[in-house]
Amino acid sequence: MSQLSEQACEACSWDAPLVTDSEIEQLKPSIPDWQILERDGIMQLERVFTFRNFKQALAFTNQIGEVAEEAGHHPALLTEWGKVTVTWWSHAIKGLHRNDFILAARTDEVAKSNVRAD
Ligand SMILES: C[C@H](O)[C@H](O)[C@H]1CNC2=NC(N)=NC(=O)C2=N1
Repeated sequence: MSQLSEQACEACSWDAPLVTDSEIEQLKPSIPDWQILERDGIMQLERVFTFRNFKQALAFTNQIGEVAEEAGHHPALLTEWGKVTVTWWSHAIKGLHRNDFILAARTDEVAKSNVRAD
């Protein structure tokens, strides 16, 4: 199977399938640094990336924004001095879709090309 980050994202619509527990088991090892959280009953993937300063955090934020626009699938992004919290979930289905794991993997790829993201 190709790298998770390279797999195509399915369009996310109201009838898209939530990931199953076994899919989570299969997908989660590809994004080991991400947490699976539940907020207001909605399962989400979240990771905090750290940077040297606000400028670098903002640049990373904008890179993830480009990835999201290209994919038509968007995260929550909290940008702070030296820190960006990225949270992926599928609004349409109020939970986690395969898209979210793919885009979390893509987020990690972008972070690898940035200085001091960890
Ligand atoms: C109309 C637009 O394409 C939809 O609202 C898209 C936009 N980006 C999205 N992003 C996420 N994370 N979930 C969605 O359900 C979603 N839907």
